Amino acid sequence: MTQTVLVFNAGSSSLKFTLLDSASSMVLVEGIAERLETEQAVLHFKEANLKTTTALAESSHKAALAAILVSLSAYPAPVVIGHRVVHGGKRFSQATLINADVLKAIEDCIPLAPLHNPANLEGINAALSSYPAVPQVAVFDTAFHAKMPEYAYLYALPRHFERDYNIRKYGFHGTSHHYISRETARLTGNAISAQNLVIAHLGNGASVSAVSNGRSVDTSMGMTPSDGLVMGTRSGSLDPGILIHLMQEHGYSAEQLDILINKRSGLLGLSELTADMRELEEALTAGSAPATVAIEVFCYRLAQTIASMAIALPSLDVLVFTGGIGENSPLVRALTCRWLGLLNIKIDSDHNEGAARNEAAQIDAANSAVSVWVIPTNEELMIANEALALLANVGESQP
Ligand SMILES: Nc1ncnc2c1ncn2[C@@H]1O[C@H](COP(=O)(O)OP(=O)(O)O)[C@@H](O)[C@H]1O
Ligand SMILES: CC(=O)OP(=O)(O)O
Ligand SMILES: [Mg+2]
Repeated sequence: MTQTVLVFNAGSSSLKFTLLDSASSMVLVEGIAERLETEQAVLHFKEANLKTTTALAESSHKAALAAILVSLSAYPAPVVIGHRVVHGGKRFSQATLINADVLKAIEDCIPLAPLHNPANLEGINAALSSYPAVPQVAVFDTAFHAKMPEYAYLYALPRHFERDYNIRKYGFHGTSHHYISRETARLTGNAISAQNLVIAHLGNGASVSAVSNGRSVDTSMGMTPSDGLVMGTRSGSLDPGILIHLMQEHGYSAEQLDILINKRSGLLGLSELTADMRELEEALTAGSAPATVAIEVFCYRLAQTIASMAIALPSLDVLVFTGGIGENSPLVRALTCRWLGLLNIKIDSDHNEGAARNEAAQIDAANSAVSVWVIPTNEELMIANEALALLANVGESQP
């Protein structure tokens, strides 16, 4: 009988799941509940060539999980369940088998990732009650960045803040950055140990990381996933004085600042239209000035961040675009690379425009000093592999 592994990837407003064949990694069923917490919450389900979309009567993560678990009950129980967990704090530098103590530690990290860790925990708890006998594994976004050098992860605050309050850069999207660094080596034929790359993961949340010798040496997200790039609804890096000004002069509370920088800013705040890049591009094509400005700010900040990450590397061999925007937006790639002439990064417009959906493509121009690739990420496959590897280890260490 086919053995399977189930993966949950819970985001702030969506919940993805994938059931894979554990031997071949073939996807048997996958789906996504999206627009959660809104009136348009829906569940897309895909099995072989059959696709269904159903409206969710209740829009909470909990209701979505219940609907997903009911659909999955038609299949035999998986051998292991892997969960994306966004913040693992200082404690977790690799994937971990979930027990009560690990659950408590993930809960303790909620203040560091308030949009994400609660959704991750809901997924774990729902899976635990549906499959109490199946081992569950947490795969942390922070793990791949855990060995960044001190000069990259320290903030210039009093030194004891890191010791006493755990205030330091952790970095996120590590599962995606890790997967992409391996895929890049496979596609280019570079040895991982000799490869220096900058990866731009551009989804609803977005981050850029510098990877050398297969390790993350710096990344644009910080203590929380609010830092760095302009994102769908997040401001990314700000002058810290702005927050103090808003508190002192405009009466903002901590809670209002949290909502402002995480839910009302970024592409949504700049355009006052939408957080969704595809919709912004449509608005830009129709001549919308606010959409154009939002995309310009997004690409300028992205280029700035790519350049700043490049200095962490001994050389820059490859620049990779991934995530929903990175994989699907030739416009964003072109507007971003336009700023990167100083690094001699040049893309070929035909290759850029022609890059097919869901396929890797090399898009640099013949005279570019750096290879530029578009590579689809696959966090679910990485999580499945990490969960299976951990399961095999546990099996081996048992008498
Ligand atoms: N064809 C496209 N052109 C431009 N942007 C796109 C396209 N397809 C998806 N996107 C954008 O990708 C983003 C979502 O990325 P994704 O990686 O799926 O998000 P998440 O971080 O939730 O996993 C949205 O801004 C969406 O508009
Ligand atoms: C960490 C993070 O920002 O994740 P996502 O892109 O899924 O929101
Ligand atoms: Mg994502």
